Amino acid sequence: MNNTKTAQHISPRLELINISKQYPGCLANDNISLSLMPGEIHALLGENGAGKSTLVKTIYGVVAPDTGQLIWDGKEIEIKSPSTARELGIGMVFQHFSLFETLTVSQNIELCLSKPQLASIGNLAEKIRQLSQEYGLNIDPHRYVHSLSIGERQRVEIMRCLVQSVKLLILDEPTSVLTPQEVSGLFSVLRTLAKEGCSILFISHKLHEVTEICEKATILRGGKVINTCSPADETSHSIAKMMVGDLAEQDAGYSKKEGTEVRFQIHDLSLSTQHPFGTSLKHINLELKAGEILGIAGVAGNGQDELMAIISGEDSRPVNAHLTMKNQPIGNLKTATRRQFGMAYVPEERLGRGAVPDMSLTENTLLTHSQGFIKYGLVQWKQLKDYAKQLISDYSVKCHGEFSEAKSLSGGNLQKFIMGREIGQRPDVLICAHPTWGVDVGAALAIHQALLELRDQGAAILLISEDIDELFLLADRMAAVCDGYLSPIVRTQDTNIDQIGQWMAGTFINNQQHDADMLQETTA
Ligand SMILES: Nc1ncnc2c1ncn2[C@@H]1O[C@H](COP(=O)(O)OP(=O)(O)OP(=O)(O)O)[C@@H](O)[C@H]1O
Repeated sequence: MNNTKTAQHISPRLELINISKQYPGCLANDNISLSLMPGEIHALLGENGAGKSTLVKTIYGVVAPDTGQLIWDGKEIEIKSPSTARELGIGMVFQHFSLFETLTVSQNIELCLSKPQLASIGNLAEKIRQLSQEYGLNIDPHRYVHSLSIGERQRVEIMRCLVQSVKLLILDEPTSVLTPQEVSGLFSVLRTLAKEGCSILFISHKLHEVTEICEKATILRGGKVINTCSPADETSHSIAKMMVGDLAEQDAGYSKKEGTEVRFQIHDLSLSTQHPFGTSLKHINLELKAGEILGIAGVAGNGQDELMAIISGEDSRPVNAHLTMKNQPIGNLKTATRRQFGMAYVPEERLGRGAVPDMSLTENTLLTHSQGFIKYGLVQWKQLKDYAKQLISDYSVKCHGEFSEAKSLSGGNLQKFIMGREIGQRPDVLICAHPTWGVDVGAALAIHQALLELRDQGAAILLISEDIDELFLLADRMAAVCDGYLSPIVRTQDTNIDQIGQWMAGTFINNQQHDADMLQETTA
């Protein structure tokens, strides 16, 4: 971009004029107008269900708007599909990556290039190397995707946009899966791109990041633009207020508690992974006490999924002696029996494992509430519906009602519903992954308070998360996982981000033990 040009000579890269999109029973985008200049980093903000994803999907050609115009570099256009979007120079990095694990970086990128694009690039691996150096992405084109960390995978997604000479990059909550170091790496890539004239549209619920990197923000509420601002002139609190109207008190430092009796235990659990790119668990020992929140930090893919699966019983391999709850072995019990015994469970993947997409919220409530709603073998629909309605109101879930299908809810609203459903069982032991992933500030606060209230009533809560700030806020004791090992467990007030960060990188792992475990795995 030529910096000597004055603003009035530069025309917007993209203009949206009066975009509307109606879903059955819901006006997701209501006359939205927005303009993006070349080189501008622009945040799209709003509480859950405000219409952000619908709008960016319209720009990327996934959703067709009912009315409105899109003007690209001064010309009206229709973006009928993501491939049309990509040809124009619009790239999108989704929250859930879409890479093939068994292919290399280069092969994955090749898949989304057209023949003419490939021909003009020539040697793709070379191009990836060159761009990698230019933007400090540190990507090896020949690495297999399964061997990459989450942060590296995200950089591959960005690379996929760069090789197509991206002019507008859209990122949907790009930092929720990254470590603090990876976030600052991402921001420097975005700043470099912006300097070169690429426009960036950035959805995030982390307002301190928005004030750090974005020069403009558009705030949506109920599908409408309700404000635009310069985040640098605002605080996280003032932006949150624009998003949700009247804001409750912000999360303060909550008081830490000491747990009482041991409620749940894992004794020396080693378990080889059943997934080709999974992580085997190695010598896991932990004691979870009544009345405490134990936080487990870690970069995704270090054994968290395997740990969740074996604790909940989704991984049904018998590990009887290794798991105890309320002093009884539970490692051979089925998932439903563990639930009846007082365990509740919030998995990371909300659609598919946390809720059945095609079922209504009422039916989804019945799925995990094994007690109370069945009498003489019959479902008590009236009570069940009333209960689902109560959850919807208690957790401010935006939907059309208890009959809404789970898949019709925005990501954050479904997360609120699932959290409410599990907390509402008043479990003795709650195992939960990423409780506020994709949830807006107001709702995150409500979920934090519900978790603390549950703890104070004596529940034992295991919180597995990549969000270190949230773990420090909520957890009474903390540990980290790395390569299937669990670090020592310490009281939160006796540790700091630095130490937990080092444990996430595996500094606590004993090399001799590691070599012995590797040997055992390869000979098994
Ligand atoms: N396929 C669909 N069918 C019916 N309603 C839908 C559909 N997709 C989205 N909606 C509704 O449109 C509204 C806007 O949803 P959208 O996903 O755009 O919100 P969002 O701002 O991205 O929320 P979040 O921050 O939770 O991701 C929500 O009320 C949602 O329930």
